[in-house]
Amino acid sequence: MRIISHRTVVICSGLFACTLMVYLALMVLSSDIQESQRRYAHNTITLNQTVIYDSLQALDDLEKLDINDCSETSLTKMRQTVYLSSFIRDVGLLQNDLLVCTSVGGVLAEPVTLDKPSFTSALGYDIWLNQQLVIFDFLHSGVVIRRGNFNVVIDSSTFAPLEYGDNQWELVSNRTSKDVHLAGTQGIYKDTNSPIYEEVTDNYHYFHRCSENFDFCIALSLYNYTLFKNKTWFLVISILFSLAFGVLASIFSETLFKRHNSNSSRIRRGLRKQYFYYQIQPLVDLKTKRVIGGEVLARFKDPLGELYPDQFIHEISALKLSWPFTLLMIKNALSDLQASGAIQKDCKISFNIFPNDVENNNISELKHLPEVKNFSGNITLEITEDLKLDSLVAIENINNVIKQGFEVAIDDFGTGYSNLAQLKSFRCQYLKIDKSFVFDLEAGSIRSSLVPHMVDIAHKSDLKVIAEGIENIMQSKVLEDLGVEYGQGWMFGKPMSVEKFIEAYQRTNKPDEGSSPKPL
Ligand SMILES: Nc1nc2c(ncn2[C@@H]2O[C@H](COP(=O)(O)O[C@H]3[C@@H](O)[C@H](n4cnc5c(=O)[nH]c(N)nc54)O[C@@H]3COP(=O)(O)O)[C@@H](O)[C@H]2O)c(=O)[nH]1
Repeated sequence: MRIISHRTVVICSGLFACTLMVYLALMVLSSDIQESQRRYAHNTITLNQTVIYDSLQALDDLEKLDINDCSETSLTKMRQTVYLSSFIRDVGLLQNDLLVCTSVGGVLAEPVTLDKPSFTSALGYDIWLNQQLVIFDFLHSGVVIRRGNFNVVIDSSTFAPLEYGDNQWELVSNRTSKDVHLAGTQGIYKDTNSPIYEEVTDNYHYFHRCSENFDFCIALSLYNYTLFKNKTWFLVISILFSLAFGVLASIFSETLFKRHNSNSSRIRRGLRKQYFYYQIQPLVDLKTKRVIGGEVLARFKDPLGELYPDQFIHEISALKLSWPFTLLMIKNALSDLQASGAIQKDCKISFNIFPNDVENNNISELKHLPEVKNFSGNITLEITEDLKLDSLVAIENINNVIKQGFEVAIDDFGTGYSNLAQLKSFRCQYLKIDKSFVFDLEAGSIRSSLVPHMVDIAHKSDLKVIAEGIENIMQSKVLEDLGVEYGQGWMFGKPMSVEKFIEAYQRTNKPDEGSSPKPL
């Protein structure tokens, strides 16, 4: 499996977070535009409907007032209409399609013929847009609405957009099959046969809405590039914020990555996902050179690579995972060895036990394990040197497992708390001389001169001696001559797979080859 590099993950997560934030900022901006377009359109439709409704109401009322001429009474009534309306600026009376008088101008000197209306509504009124009208001597741009014998004049600005921001807009009448441009920028409105229509593309935001009661629509369109022009501050802040977020994401992913790749995380995962495995280092009878058993040693390999025992043993202890870890080693090794069918009654398989699991008596559980019950050989527990062997609880727990049939070896003897005087407290079977003493044998150091003394005391305490770290014949010979019973070391074999161990065990235990073992 290819492992993605640390740097790649950190850079990618930073870029991803930055892009995501820019995307979110654009989404926020886009939804803000859509929202404002909807609001603008709604306001326009509402206002225009109100104006037209008010105008039609005024025209209806005028019809009911029975005004047939341009008398002062009629003009007063027409003026009252102007006064009562919020939008109407002027009211005109028509006779035979000619405008004869208005509320502002009074009786016209010449009746005025009206042009063709801009459009005729289905609701029975005509409308003239953008008419240039003189009212009270002022020129106005007005919208004229006519129904029956009256027309009303409304300021064009009343219909003009309220507030459209950067949008381009168009007001159309959709009464006929062909839409009629009323105001704004011609060509904005898209005829979609839909009263409400929204479209967002890479280039623009478009929205139109048609009146439910009257026949006109307002269309709004905003080109996205105008945003970059007009909302530069927003975009700059968004980009700066996105960059900052990207950097934070990188730092966060780096922290996660480090945590994920830390030894403690790898160890926890390793226990769940079976990244731990074991190897067995042969234990040899120094006289006959037969393999009489082996020490089970843990190994670790996950997709990130290997960890060495020196890297994980202390960490396992610190994580308080020593017992599940030891159980895993014991169960796996014993079931594999038993499954091979090669293990004889006197085969000694040893396991390293954490001091903590001795002190809190986890070791008492071992006898209940099916793998232990079914195992046909001997199980030795190696109690590591950093256990305080003078602890009464530890001594009692060790003696209890010995009573249950396990053998116990004092490991790394000479390097830690353990000392010769304490040996008598135990009924253990083996003393394992630490490899550092064996390495020194050739040099004849003061340290190595302790070895005969250790062997002597061990034998006086009824313990058999195992020397570890034997790498050559000279060391093996010296130890054999000192009366050391068993040896372990690279000379006899490095830690190996269970298959190779079984093969070495069977080969050196064949009755005819036992006296001349081959190096492993
Ligand atoms: N509680 C547990 N401790 C464990 C377990 N598996 C290993 N360990 C302990 O980790 C320490 C390092 O172990 P490792 O790297 O496996 O080294 C062992 C041998 O490979 C090494 N050895 C054996 N012979 C030689 C030799 O000739 N030369 C040489 N340079 N090294 C040699 O010695 C280690 C065995 O030590 P010991 O256990 O003291 O017999 C080590 O302290 C292991 O105990 C585990 O499952 N549980």
